[in-house]
Amino acid sequence: MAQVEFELSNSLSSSESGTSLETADRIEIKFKDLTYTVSTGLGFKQEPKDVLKNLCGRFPSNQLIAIMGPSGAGKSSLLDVLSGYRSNGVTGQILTNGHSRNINAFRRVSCYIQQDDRLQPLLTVRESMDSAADFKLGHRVSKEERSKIIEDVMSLLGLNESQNTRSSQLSGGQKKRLSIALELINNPRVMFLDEPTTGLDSQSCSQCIKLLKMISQEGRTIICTIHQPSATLFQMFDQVYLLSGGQCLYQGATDQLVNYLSSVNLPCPKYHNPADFVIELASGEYGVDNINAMVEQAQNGKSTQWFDKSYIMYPSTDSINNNVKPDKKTKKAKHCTYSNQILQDTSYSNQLGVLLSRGLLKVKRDSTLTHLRIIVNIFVALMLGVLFQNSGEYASSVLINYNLLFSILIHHVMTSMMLNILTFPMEMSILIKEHFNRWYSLKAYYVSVNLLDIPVAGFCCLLFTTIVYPLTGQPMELTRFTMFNCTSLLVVFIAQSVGYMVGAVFNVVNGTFVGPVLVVPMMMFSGFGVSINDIPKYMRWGSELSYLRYGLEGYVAAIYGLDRKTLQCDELYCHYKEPKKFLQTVSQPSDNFWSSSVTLVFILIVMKLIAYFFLSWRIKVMR
Ligand SMILES: Nc1ncnc2c1ncn2[C@@H]1O[C@H](COP(=O)(O)OP(=O)(O)OP(=O)(O)O)[C@@H](O)[C@H]1O
Repeated sequence: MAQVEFELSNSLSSSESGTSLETADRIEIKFKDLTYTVSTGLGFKQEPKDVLKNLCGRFPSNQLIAIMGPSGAGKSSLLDVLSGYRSNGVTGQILTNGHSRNINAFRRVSCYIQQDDRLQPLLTVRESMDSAADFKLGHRVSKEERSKIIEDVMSLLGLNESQNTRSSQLSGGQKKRLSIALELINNPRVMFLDEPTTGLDSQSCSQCIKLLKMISQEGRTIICTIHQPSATLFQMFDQVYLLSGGQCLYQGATDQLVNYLSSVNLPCPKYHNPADFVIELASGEYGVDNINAMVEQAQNGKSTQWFDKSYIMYPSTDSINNNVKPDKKTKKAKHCTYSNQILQDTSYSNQLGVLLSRGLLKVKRDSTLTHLRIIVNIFVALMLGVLFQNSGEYASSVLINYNLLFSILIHHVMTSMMLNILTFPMEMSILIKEHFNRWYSLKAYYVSVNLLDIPVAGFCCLLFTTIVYPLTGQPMELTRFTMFNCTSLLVVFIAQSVGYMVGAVFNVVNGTFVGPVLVVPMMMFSGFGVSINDIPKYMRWGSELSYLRYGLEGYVAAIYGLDRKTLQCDELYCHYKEPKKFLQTVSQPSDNFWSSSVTLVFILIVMKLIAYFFLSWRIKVMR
């Protein structure tokens, strides 16, 4: 293991992305009077609640630090605030190596691994590692070096044997190790982990903590929350930070905890796990007075009396904070770095390229987004083909054919929209994790998902049209077929964007309700049932906004426009023998295709922009 550890340090240090953790690279985190306030309650009855109350603390490098406390003590909140994941409602000071924390600079050297393992379920361990390395190291590191880093990280975390297993099939412990491995690739100096041992058996727990300890000894600052560790596990931590009700009850070395408890007249009973005892104390089982006494003794985290005496405060470093007077040149360079909002390690084109290749792999393996979508399109096309057989051929069935066109429109809208409403919220949690840990920008992600949708949506549309069009007796002309298919594609892309908008804002349950509800007004104003001319003037604005109207107009223009000849009449009288007559009935000129298509393209662009806006808003709000 020691050999692997040495190799890992070497390969990480030799890469441009990571630097060996020299004393100067190590990061100590300090916080003073940290308060985190949230709003609780509903509607107008919202009240502020202090989740963290004037907390102080000091997390040295080279240490494995446990934030402990009962449920609701504020452990995750403290981690969220220190990692920069949450910043709204936070007051107080956070310092890195003695200087005020620059959040962008800090995020470049830290990572946050949340409690739930947000892994790509369809990718294998090796594929996940490869894509993480591509995102983080890009082309700055040679192929050989990159695979050396991946190999070393995988052997350090014991993932070699499961490298061909899909993430969804890994055990809880393996998932946790993979989450850590993915972030270790670019050698972060500070790692935050929220409950890394939750859901693991005792052996996996101890493996996980041992591993974190080893990583911390390379010079990193590892801070994790932990619920109720066993005595053995507890001893592995270098330092403990005990919380109760948002206040600090103890901060110091793990082996000083028992002495500390004696100093506040709360001696730990013999043969009792100190970790269990302090949690009982922090839960208030021995009275609130004892909690207050401990807060006072620990000075709410200010006191360093119980720190390990061998602890060395490493000098602050210029690589994270600007603490030396730089010359003009470096000053300019520093200014650029700090004012630069780009957090990612690699270029936009690299991020987009990796997102696209990873996305293609997922599309190939995804049974819902791809396989089910293709099957549904074939099935519905066949059903409609049988139900509306030859309806497009005869003058007597023009109105039936009009119903068919509307049914096709609704099929395209509902399948495309609902698919995104159902699958996007699941993607959101992975997106938030990877985006926060600076794998890629939101813009690159959004562009990639939209680009990846084009081939699948295009294929499904073409397949659907190829089946339904001849079966229902539509005019067999290439121009009309192409116009019909293009209208379908535009409607599908618009519906997908609506799906992204709803999926970004609502969870699956609410989205499943809201999505179809949003389609109803579009249907009302589509001109189907009530023609556009019959809609009251003061309501016409609705039809201007309805993308279903333009979709339907596009279909009608493709089938009955372009001066289509007189239709066959198989009955005594056919009202719509002349296609123009039907176009008049549905209030549509015969050459309406282009204006409908241009409007659909315009609506598509607006919808894409709104969906992007909602997505970025949601990501900010969720943090
Ligand atoms: N955004 C929020 N809105 C309302 N209350 C919040 C919010 N965030 C945290 N809280 C409250 O703050 C308290 C601390 O929450 P936190 O998740 O930090 O606790 P914890 O110690 O991590 O608990 P657990 O061990 O159960 O995960 C809880 O009472 C929680 O309800």
